[in-house]
Amino acid sequence: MYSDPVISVENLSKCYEVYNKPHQRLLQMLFRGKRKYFNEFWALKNASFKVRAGETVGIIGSNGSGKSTLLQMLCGTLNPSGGEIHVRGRIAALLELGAGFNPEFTGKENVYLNAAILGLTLAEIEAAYADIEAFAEIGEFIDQPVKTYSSGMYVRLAFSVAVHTKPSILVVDEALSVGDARFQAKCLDRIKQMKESGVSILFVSHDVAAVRTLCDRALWLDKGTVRAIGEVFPVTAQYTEHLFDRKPEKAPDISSPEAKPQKREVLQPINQWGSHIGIIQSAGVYDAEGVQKNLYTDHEKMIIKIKFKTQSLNTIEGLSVSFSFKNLAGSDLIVGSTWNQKLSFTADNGNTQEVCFEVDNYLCSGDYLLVAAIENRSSAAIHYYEYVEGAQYFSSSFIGNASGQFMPRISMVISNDSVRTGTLTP
Ligand SMILES: Nc1ncnc2c1ncn2[C@@H]1O[C@H](COP(=O)(O)OP(=O)(O)OP(=O)(O)O)[C@@H](O)[C@H]1O
Repeated sequence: MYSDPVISVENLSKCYEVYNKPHQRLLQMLFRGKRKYFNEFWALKNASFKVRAGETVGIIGSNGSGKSTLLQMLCGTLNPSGGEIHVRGRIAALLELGAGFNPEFTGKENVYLNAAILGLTLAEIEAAYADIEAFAEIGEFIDQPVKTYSSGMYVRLAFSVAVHTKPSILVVDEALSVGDARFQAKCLDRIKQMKESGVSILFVSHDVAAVRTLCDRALWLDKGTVRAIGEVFPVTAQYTEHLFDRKPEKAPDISSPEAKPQKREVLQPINQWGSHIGIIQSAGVYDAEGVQKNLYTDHEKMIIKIKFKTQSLNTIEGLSVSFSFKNLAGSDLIVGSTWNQKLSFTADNGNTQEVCFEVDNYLCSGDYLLVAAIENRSSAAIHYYEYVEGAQYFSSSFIGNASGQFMPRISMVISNDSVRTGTLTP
């Protein structure tokens, strides 16, 4: 695993000719070489990266950043304007709607056609056909022309073909988002199985949480250029920060003056954004005695304190203070917010206010980080005044065999005809 590259891309570029008026296209054909009637638009410029065998790389970027353009060139459905692509192994792609199927053919005919294009022999296709049909779950529509399919049915069949053709590289574009939630979960599960079996995967998604869960590395495309490639969490954090259109300012020291970190130093936040950076004065996790600690044991009380000043805000209507515990892959595990309790604030006139959340530690052994956020929720889209990801890092140490992610108290009962025993663990 992770040895030789299965995809190697060097200075890959795609330039589109953009005409302001339709007739300019005709003029360009007539006077090619003599005059230029178009503007150049670089959908991708000088992209270079490698994907190693068995690796899952998430591709993130805002709308129009060049993700689909890149994937189409990798899959050979679009010609590059420059650069080189080397692909080792069979690549199966689930690109956005429109790629792959002939609308006049039935689903079954398209399965045969598609699998043949992907390099399967007739015997291999026949052996796989029942599984492809069963996984797609489109019933009798399999014998109908694909042009009669809903977009969800189309994706079900396309995904099913892609994963049953034993590819060594799987490319999944945004297409999955068309399916319903159950099918999406089923597809993600299948992608995970393929990942475990050593298939290299390129996974395009706007869903940072999905990329963080699934991928080993992330590549961030911005306006056709590779802004960052590397470990998932830092790259997705930079991308998220960019989405909120805030330059990463130097993080203020948000560990409170009374903080006495134990065992490990307090790290700088990994990510920080918002329209009013600096309104959070301090944020940390404390024990029942009020000591800020970096290690919590089984079911120990944890008090999350967030101190802030709202003086710089025009309004405190809709103000909400929230915290989250995330794992190091960046997934929210526990989220608490004053908004849930409908708590409202008074103007602080420059005084520091504090919100304390109290929770018992149910986190299994591992490393975690605290997110502190001050938001305005008065409209449908949350506006972040300040969001600090990594306000504190801490560990949980569970004595006993705790597996899974959480270890709440679980009552158990064993019964048979004559005996009934109950207990509370741990
Ligand atoms: N045939 C074309 N002619 C001109 N411009 C094009 C063409 N196809 C794509 N583009 C432009 O190239 C840029 C990159 O498009 P692309 O579809 O790769 O973005 P994307 O990151 O996949 O976006 P999204 O997340 O919205 O799917 C966009 O600005 C798009 O308008």
